[in-house]
Amino acid sequence: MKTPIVTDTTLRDGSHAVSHSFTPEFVGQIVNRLAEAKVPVIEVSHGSGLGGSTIQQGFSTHDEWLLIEQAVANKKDSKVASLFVPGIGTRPEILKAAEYGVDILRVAVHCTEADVSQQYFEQAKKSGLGTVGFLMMSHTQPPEALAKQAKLMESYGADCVYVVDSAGALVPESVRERVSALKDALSINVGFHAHNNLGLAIGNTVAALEAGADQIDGTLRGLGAGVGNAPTEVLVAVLNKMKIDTGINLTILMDTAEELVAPVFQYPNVIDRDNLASGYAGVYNSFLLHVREAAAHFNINPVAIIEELGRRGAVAGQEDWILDVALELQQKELVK
Ligand SMILES: C[C@H](O)CC(=O)C(=O)O
Ligand SMILES: [Mn+2]
Repeated sequence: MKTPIVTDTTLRDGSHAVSHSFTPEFVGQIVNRLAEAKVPVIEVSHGSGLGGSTIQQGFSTHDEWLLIEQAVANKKDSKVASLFVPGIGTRPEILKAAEYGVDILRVAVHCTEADVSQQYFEQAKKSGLGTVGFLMMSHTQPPEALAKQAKLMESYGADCVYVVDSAGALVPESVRERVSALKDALSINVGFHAHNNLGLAIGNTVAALEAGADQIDGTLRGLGAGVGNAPTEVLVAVLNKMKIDTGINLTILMDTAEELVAPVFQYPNVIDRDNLASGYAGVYNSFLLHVREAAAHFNINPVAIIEELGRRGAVAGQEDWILDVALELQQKELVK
């Protein structure tokens, strides 16, 4: 099995888990350590991508451009990526990212909406950026439908397209099917991004590699939206055991996870009732903190909100549904 390109997204997916409170100093420290460990790509931006600091997505405590500045200043031989979600980010953010020294733009859309990404891939290419396409909530579409969407992104200029398990709802077989479908359809790289709601983030990532994935994601200590992602340090340890030499220094990853990342957790990333319910219902991990807030406010069981959001097929950008559902559930309770 070939050596995959590892992207650490602690400072982007992890941003959701710390309510977008990373400081420039912390970002500089983490990027410095990850670069020293020879992690090829390090993703830094608001959890919902460039320009994500909004009332709907959650305000950042620090201007993300100060975080990106620190990331670029400390990247050494690694590349810095930023996420971009059409409708949240706009073209000026892409120009600014290139000016700041960002190397790769990761354009994330719901997995049936690749067509809205065309102008952003074109702008990113014009700005000299590498490009990755993120097909979010990939569990909601069958492999052949995902492959069609990925082909569109390839035609727009994507250098790689990811199967993104945003809800942590996939199992190894369904990961293999999706990654294989993209590998058969594309002449560019294929990636996989896991969440751990069913305890399968590492297993699913190995399944993706067995199906030919070229790029994979992780976060230190698994710090990420909801229950979090495949821990980068565990991924590297498993790949070493599988005799796949990533060239990444495992000791630096373990120390950084233990000494710098563990202390910033706002809640333990255990597969508790809400996180399991979320993965089981196929609900977007970055909804979790908003669901918990609404559940507390309306005195509703968060699982009831999660299950209704799953029934309605809520996707990224529909965080406003959370309050609607909570209010409806409360009113139902009141009329009982
Ligand atoms: C914007 C999302 O947080 C992207 C992602 O990491 C996912 O869908 O998972
Ligand atoms: Mn994610």
